[in-house]
Amino acid sequence: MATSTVSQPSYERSDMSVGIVHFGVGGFHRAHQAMVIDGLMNQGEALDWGICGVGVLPADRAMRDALLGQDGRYTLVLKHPDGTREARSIGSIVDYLFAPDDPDAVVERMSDPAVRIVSLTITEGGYNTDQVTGLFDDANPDVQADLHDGAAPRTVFGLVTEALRRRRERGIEPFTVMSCDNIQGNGGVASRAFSRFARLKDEELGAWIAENVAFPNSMVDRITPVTTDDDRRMIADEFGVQDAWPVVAEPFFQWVLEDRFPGGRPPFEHAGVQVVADVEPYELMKLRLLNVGHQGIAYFGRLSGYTYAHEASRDPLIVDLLRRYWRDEARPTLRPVPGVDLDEYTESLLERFSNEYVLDTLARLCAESSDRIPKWLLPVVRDQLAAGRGVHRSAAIVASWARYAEGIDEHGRPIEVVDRLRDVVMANAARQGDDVLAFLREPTLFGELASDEPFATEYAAALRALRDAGAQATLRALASE
Ligand SMILES: NC(=O)c1ccc[n+]([C@@H]2O[C@H](COP(=O)([O-])OP(=O)(O)OC[C@H]3O[C@@H](n4cnc5c(N)ncnc54)[C@H](O)[C@@H]3O)[C@@H](O)[C@H]2O)c1
Ligand SMILES: O=P(O)(O)OC[C@@H](O)[C@@H](O)[C@H](O)[C@H](O)CO
Repeated sequence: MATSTVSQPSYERSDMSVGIVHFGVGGFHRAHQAMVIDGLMNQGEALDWGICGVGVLPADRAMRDALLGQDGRYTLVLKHPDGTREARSIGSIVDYLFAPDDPDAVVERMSDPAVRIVSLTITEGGYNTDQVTGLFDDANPDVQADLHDGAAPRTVFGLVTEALRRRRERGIEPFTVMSCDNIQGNGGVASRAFSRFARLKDEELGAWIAENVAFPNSMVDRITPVTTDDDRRMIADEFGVQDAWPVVAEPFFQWVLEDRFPGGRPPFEHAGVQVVADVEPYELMKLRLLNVGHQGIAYFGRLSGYTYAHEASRDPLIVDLLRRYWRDEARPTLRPVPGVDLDEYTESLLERFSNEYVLDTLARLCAESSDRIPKWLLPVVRDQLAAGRGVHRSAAIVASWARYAEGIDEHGRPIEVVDRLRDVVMANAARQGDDVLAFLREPTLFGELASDEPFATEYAAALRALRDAGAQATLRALASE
């Protein structure tokens, strides 16, 4: 017997049309952008900005089946720190196309003049850029296949650039490409990746994209864990809804977006989005404080025996590590952030991480570390080193990843390392008993850092402590300095 109600969309499906094509319909998009569009539609706005989701990877077949099975609608449940929950049915996803089923349908959808935005949450690794140089990885086998085998496009690069080619040929103005991934300068990164891919395919098209397609930057924020079967059961029991793939998230929401949409955009600001001229200070703040904070709790937490983010972020020694990293190493690298008190911001991060109802797992935070540490933490390290400032806690966080990547916890139990570079990082970690810098000597991840004396010294000391004395003892020593 349901005890709570789900708020329903107030608009009719027949009134909506597609204005946005979105790649990477996972948890986050459905807790963030799709909710914003739904909110606008509830206000009678943006009805022509409905979303057509696109899945590219084989695993997306499950999302296709779940969403199409319920007319694109799904339940978003926000979990408050006092244990209360609010549920809302989101109706802004009008359609879903699974690219491997019919790539041309995806390209044609994006070629429709009514589509003015193509948005992306394809993960940090989805942009296929070299971690050190930031250049597009031309040699990637999927990219090579999309460039040369003459078959229909299958990567996001092939699909988007083919749609832009058709629009150009047909005299339709280009859509804006809006990246909502956790990458510093995500718009610029996307611009370089798509233009480079297009140039390799057709020099003139690449130049046209670089010149004519807008790629606004954005900062996006809402902790959205992986949906579990317990969530499905809770939604059935408490709200009386059978949902094949609901999404759960924390109540906090932030989206800061650069106002660069030549083809038009929804009135995002009417739904709580901060539309600004310069997103960079917000991006630096969020990635270097929140996301690195997550990596700070992830490995130390896992090695200390915790499973969930809220457990690790209530450990006083881990809290101390985060506070000192934020104060002494991250904050000196930030630009002033309009309207934000950084003391309040970092304290609010601890409160958000500690929300026990969100049940965010350390496993989610540890996954794909080779796409996260180089993009979020190493830029802090490099800025600090260039300014002659300390990297003590940053080095300890990198070392905790190296220890974690050994794939065995402090009780001898296996750790499942989920990373597209799993074999590389685990092989390097396996050698660090003989060579304490072995993990750091991976130039594709760390560039020159193994030969940076101040950094390598701090890192080696932290890794030795982790291997010899364990995570808690290492944290205790760090806290006593
Ligand atoms: N979950 C969060 O708390 C959160 C918060 C802010 C931002 N984000 C951003 O959103 C991204 C996705 O997070 P999520 O929680 O939705 O993850 P998810 O695993 O639920 O969804 C990821 C989606 O990206 C797609 N994808 C992955 N690699 C791809 C590739 N190479 N090409 C095309 N599609 C690809 C997947 O198929 C899937 O649809 C994150 O990597 C991050 O950049 C997430
Ligand atoms: O999803 P990722 O890979 O970008 O990173 C893991 C988490 O740090 C991230 O998802 C945060 O929960 C999110 O960035 C909060 O807004």
